Formats: sequence, C-alpha cells, structure tokens
Amino acid sequence: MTEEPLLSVRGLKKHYTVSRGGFLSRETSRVRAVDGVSFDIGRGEALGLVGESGCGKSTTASSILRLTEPTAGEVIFNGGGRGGAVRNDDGTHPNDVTQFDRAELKAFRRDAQLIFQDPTSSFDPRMSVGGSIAELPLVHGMTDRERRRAIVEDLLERVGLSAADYDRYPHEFSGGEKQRLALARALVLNPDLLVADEPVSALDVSVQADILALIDDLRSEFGLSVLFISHDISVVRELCDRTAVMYLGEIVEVGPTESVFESPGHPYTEALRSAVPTPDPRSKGDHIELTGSVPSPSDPPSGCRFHTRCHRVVQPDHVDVDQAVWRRLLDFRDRVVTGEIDPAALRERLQAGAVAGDQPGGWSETGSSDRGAPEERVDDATRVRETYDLPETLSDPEADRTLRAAIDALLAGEDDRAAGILDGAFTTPCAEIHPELSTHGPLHRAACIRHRAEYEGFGDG
Ligand SMILES: Nc1ncnc2c1ncn2[C@@H]1O[C@H](COP(=O)(O)OP(=O)(O)OP(=O)(O)O)[C@@H](O)[C@H]1O
Repeated sequence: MTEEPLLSVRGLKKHYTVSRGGFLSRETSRVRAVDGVSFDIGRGEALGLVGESGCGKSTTASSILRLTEPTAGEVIFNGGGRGGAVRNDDGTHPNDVTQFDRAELKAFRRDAQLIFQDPTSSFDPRMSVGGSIAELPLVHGMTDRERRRAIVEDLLERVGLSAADYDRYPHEFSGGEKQRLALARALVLNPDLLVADEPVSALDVSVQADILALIDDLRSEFGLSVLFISHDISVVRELCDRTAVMYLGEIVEVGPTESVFESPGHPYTEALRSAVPTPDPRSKGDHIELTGSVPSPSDPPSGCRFHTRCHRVVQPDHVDVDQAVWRRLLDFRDRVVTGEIDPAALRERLQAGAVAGDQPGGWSETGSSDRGAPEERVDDATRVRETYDLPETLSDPEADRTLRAAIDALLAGEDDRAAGILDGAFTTPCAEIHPELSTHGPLHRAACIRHRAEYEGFGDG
C-alpha cells in the first residue's frame, strides 16, 4: 500500500466576486482565480507549482492555508499527528482544512508554514529578530524563555546566520539574510509543510541559488514537505521532485520534474520550457512564441483554456494547412471577429499607400497609389495577407477560398460578413472540448486533447 500523502487537494476553487463598475455598482463579475485544482504532496516531497503571473498560484497557496476562504473543494492535511483518519459517515473528512474550526486552524497553522517573496514585511522593525521568531513558540504555549532563546539561536545557525544575530534588528540584514530569518521563523514550530511562494524572486540573482540550496537542505534535515511556487520553471527544476503547471486557474500538467521537462505533455509547458535560456551555444533555440495575451480569469475561453494561444491547436477535419499558418489563421479570425481590424481604417490606409503593420498602430509603407481597380483590389488582398503574416496562397485550396472570401468582404467594408465566414470555417475542437488530465507517462498526466486517440500526435510535425 502506498503511504498516504501529507496533503491532498481536491477540486479546490476560489472565485472572487468583484464589482465591475464603480464603488456603488451592483454589476459584478466572478474571477475564477482557482478553478478546480487537485494534487497531492507526499511526506518529505517538494512539489513545484509553476505558471505565468495571474494564473492563480498564490491564491491556491492562500486557499490551502485558509488565509482566504476557498469557494469549494477539499484540503486534506494528514500532518500534525492527524494521519490515518477515515471519512465520516456523511462523506466529509475530519482532516479537511476547509472545515476546521478555530482551534483546529490554530493547530494547522503551526504545522503548515508560509514564506513569501518579501520577507521584510513579516518582521516588526521595532523588535529584535530573535524576539520576533521566539514569539511563535510562546503563542503556542512554550513559556520557558531560556528554552525559546536556545531553540531560536540554534535555528539561526541552521539557516546560515549566527546565534549572535538574535539581538539584531531587521534593518541590519540584507534581503537574502531576511529570507533566511523568514525560514528560521517558519521552522521554529517544527512544521510538516512549508509553502514557499516565490521565495527567491525578489532577491539578487547572486543569492538566489544559496537560498534555494538552503531550502533543499532544510527540507531533508527537517523531513519537510514543500509546496514551492514560482513563475520561473528553471528554479522549480532545481528543487522539486514533482512539478504541476498551472494555466488560468487550472492544473494542465503534473508529473515527476524531469519527465515534465524532458517530455512535456502540454503545449503550455513546452512554451514555458522554451523560454528558459540555455547556456549551450549549440542549442537550436527552439523558442516558442506564445501569441495573444493571457485571457481574463473572469471570462476564460471555452474548451481548453489555452487554445487561444496554443501553437499546437488542433485543425478541424476539413482543414489541412501548415501548423504555424493555422495558428496565424485563428489569430486573424479572432482579430476580425472581435472588431480589432476596422475595415474603414484598413481601406483608408490601403488607399493612402500603407497597410496595418503587425504591431498595434504600426504601418508599413507600400509606396503604391491609385487603388480601386479590380486588379489593384487583388493586390490589396495580398497586402492584407502579408500584414497578418498569412501566405499568399494556402496549401489547402478550400481554406484558401474561405480566407480570400473573408478578406474580400473585409475590403468591401463588410466586417460582420468577414467574421461570419472565418468563424464558420476556421473552428477547432480545442474550443469545444475541455480536456481532463490523462496519462502521459509514468505518474505523469497532462490535459490536452492531443492525448485522445483521435487527435494523437496532432501538431507534432
Ligand atoms: N482579492 C482579489 N480579488 C479579485 N481578484 C483577485 C484577488 N486576488 C487575486 N485576484 C485575481 O486572481 C487571479 C489569480 O491571482 P494570483 O495572485 O493567485 O496569481 P499568481 O499566479 O500567484 O500571480 P502572481 O505571481 O502575479 O501573484 C488574478 O487574475 C488576480 O488578478
């Protein structure tokens, strides 16, 4: 039988309700910051949680620790002597943090500690650092002052400071040293779980590696489980046994760190990995440029939430074009459908001898004039294709006819018709199907429809 995990998170959600208009507005929207996240952390294991800014990493951490109230889901914590509990008759779990009362929460917060990006704010500038750290055991009932001091002095040494630092004040320490102090304080109650939220991202690059190495040492020394949160996938690779990748409130891939890096099962992970600079000059530099911006978590895309930016987005049965061209066709479709391409402005520019450049607001001079004749119109259509990085002719004749009809409609000022043509023909199953995590390798799961038999290997070429 496998050992029960220290922490089991199941279907965790945190939705914020925010007012849309001003202060008095009744109109609200729901920000799905965390939207059904599940994972386990074993005893002594370090799990990395990675993803771009705003994907919900910090909200996941604060919901687990109940610094914010989760909207739904379970957080089962088997630490602090609670191991081996079984579910109640009504299906609830006695170790579910989301249901803990005040006393249970106090005990849980002794066993699960948090360190975050900015250690400065967590120390009272008027108190010696030793005094600050020693407060925690006092709150939890250790009244013997000498003993508290001895424990804190010992910890200061174990985090690479000295016992004599006990009586110094926060402003006397550098950023890296303050993070060491934060670690000492996190460990003073001998917790089972350490949640480290971007613990090195505010530090000088020169000290980041030292702090990471320290966290790693402390983990083995104290037998800690670690939830390590970072936007930087290479930092997670250094430290974590397993890695979970988060996108727009969901976990899209999870598995042993090396397997996630060497054989990513989700295109988003591939893109994150490709953004890491490699010191190897022979490296082919297969950088994957993610198109489009991160959609809002208050209105996430249908189907796979990553499909609006995915370089492997699946083509429908009736389309067969080069994969990079397909991505650009969908981007063009979206610009037309959202009205980002204004036909009047486009025509005006063409008449003035320029067309819209790829960058917003950018225009490239064509140097030609006297537009309007049918043959010139064909020329305009070609320039529109050039502008949006679409080939002069698509390899798929039917798709090419569709694109031509849409561009002609656009040039005739009929943007709604252009949008209808593109929207009807250029569809993707990725916008229809919400993929669940499925097996990608040993203990490795990824949520991408390309792992379904019917789409297997799609976009690999
Ligand atoms: N109190 C709040 N009210 C409304 N929306 C919030 C609140 N806190 C966070 N959010 C939103 O929830 C989403 C997730 O935020 P979160 O801070 O968890 O992401 P993150 O991945 O940790 O990013 P970062 O690394 O930038 O902190 C974001 O869109 C954020 O704007």
